Amino acid sequence: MITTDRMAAVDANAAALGIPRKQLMESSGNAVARAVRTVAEPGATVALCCGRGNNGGDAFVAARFLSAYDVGVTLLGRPESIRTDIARENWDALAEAELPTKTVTDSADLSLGDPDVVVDAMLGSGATGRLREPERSAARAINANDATVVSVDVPSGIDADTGDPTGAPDGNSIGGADDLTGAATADSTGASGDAPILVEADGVVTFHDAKPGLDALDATVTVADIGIPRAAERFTGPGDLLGISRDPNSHKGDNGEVLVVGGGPYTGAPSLTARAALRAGADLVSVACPETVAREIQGFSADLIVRDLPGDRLGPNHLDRVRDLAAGTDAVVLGPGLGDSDGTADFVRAFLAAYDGRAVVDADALRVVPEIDTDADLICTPHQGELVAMGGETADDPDERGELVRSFAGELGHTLLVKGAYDVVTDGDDLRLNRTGNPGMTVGGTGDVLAGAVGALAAQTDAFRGAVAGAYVTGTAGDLVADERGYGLVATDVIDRLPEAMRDA
Ligand SMILES: NC(=O)C1=CN([C@@H]2O[C@H](COP(=O)(O)OP(=O)(O)OC[C@H]3O[C@@H](n4cnc5c(N)ncnc54)[C@H](O)[C@@H]3O)[C@@H](O)[C@H]2O)[C@@H](O)CC1
Ligand SMILES: [K+]
Repeated sequence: MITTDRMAAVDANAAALGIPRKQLMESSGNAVARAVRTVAEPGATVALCCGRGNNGGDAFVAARFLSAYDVGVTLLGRPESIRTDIARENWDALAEAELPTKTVTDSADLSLGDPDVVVDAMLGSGATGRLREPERSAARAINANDATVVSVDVPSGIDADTGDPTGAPDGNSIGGADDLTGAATADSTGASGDAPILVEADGVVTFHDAKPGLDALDATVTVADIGIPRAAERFTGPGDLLGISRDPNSHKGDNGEVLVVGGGPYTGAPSLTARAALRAGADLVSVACPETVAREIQGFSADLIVRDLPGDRLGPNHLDRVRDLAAGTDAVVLGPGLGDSDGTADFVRAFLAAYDGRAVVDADALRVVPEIDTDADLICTPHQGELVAMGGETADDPDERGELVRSFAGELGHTLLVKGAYDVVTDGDDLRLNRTGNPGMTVGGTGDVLAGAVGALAAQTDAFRGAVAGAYVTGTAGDLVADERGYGLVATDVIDRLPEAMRDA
């Protein structure tokens, strides 16, 4: 089962693996043609009713695979309004191949005739809101026709995630709404009101994986393999950055406020974490650290807000102040450069026990996690040694390690990002491997960079997606550096390349 958002991510990851969308469209169209062959004998008439998005594109391809049939391709809209290059290229190919095509811009001109099969390729996963014209009238005409209806990906007008009509308020499921086919309102007065309409399909050919919204349909649903390799789901990729793009009208602070709690014995680590959080897109990043190191951390970067706390180590006496600072932020990164003094461990324990926000936990703060009961949403970023010290298990084979980490994350009730040549990211349920990065990143400080990037991204999305995206972009930035500097790479280089690694976001 796959949601629309995840499908879009997997599709982008497949493209990054060298399987472009046009290639997937070719497989999809082929699968649609196969579905038609199962419902009609060669020579039958097939009317393909196509929208202007890639759902229509799939049907343009299908028409080429149906040479044994009497096909007619109808585009709803002008050819210039076809939205994507790949759909337009497949449309143009139909004309060049002298296959019968026609365009309908006014729904009054739509006549389906008396086909044996209608292919509904008006709208797929890109549909928003209730069906508009001419798709609306076309859906009514399709439902009123006697032909066998085969829908491409999803019946047009259905939300693939919920099964509700697109644009319906929550909870308006198709189960109780039998007037949605439009049959009752398809009268000559056109008095359809504003009722949602959707195509009533006999068969649906959906791609790659089943969709939650197709479960309750009274139609034969076929899942077609369109050649998306398992790696597109198993590994992180640029698709995991989709949805992290920012609203053009956003204000300062809307795109993440991060508090780094660290420093004491060390100054470099919290500074790297904080600067990585800024380069990964956080709007405001502050560092809460002992006063003895505050000036030095500030000296590394004028972009940081430094909050100094009395003394030279963090301890339980700082709890109130750090809680106040954390309360106003979207994510806390706890651990970089904190050291392992007893007082600091007591501080971490007490802070996490009472915290209910989102936090990345790294370095010396990690060992406290298995002992505490907390409502906080944690992302723990251990390397394999730290994982074992926390009570987790590891294995050489990445998939085997993934399963061990998944069950440990489930026990902890938190997200784990276990660092390695293949990072494992899991919330106990979902699991991804990240293979970006290179051996040059074993240099000191890259773990601090990762924690900062994850903090910034978790501040803008959720814990699991932040961890997945953070692992992917930090490794990608490291790979960009290694291309130029080989194993002379240092952690600050990686920070500088984060924006480039994130350009797909
Ligand atoms: N991996 C994938 O995601 C693949 C997707 N493919 C196909 O691509 C489809 C998604 O393509 P698109 O994202 O282009 O989306 P659609 O083909 O669903 O079309 C979206 C367009 O339709 C119009 N539209 C949206 N809502 C409407 C409404 N309520 N009434 C009338 N018009 C409306 C808008 O112009 C919008 O841009 C999938 O359903 C599938 O058929 C396949 O080609 C191959 C692989
Ligand atoms: K469709």
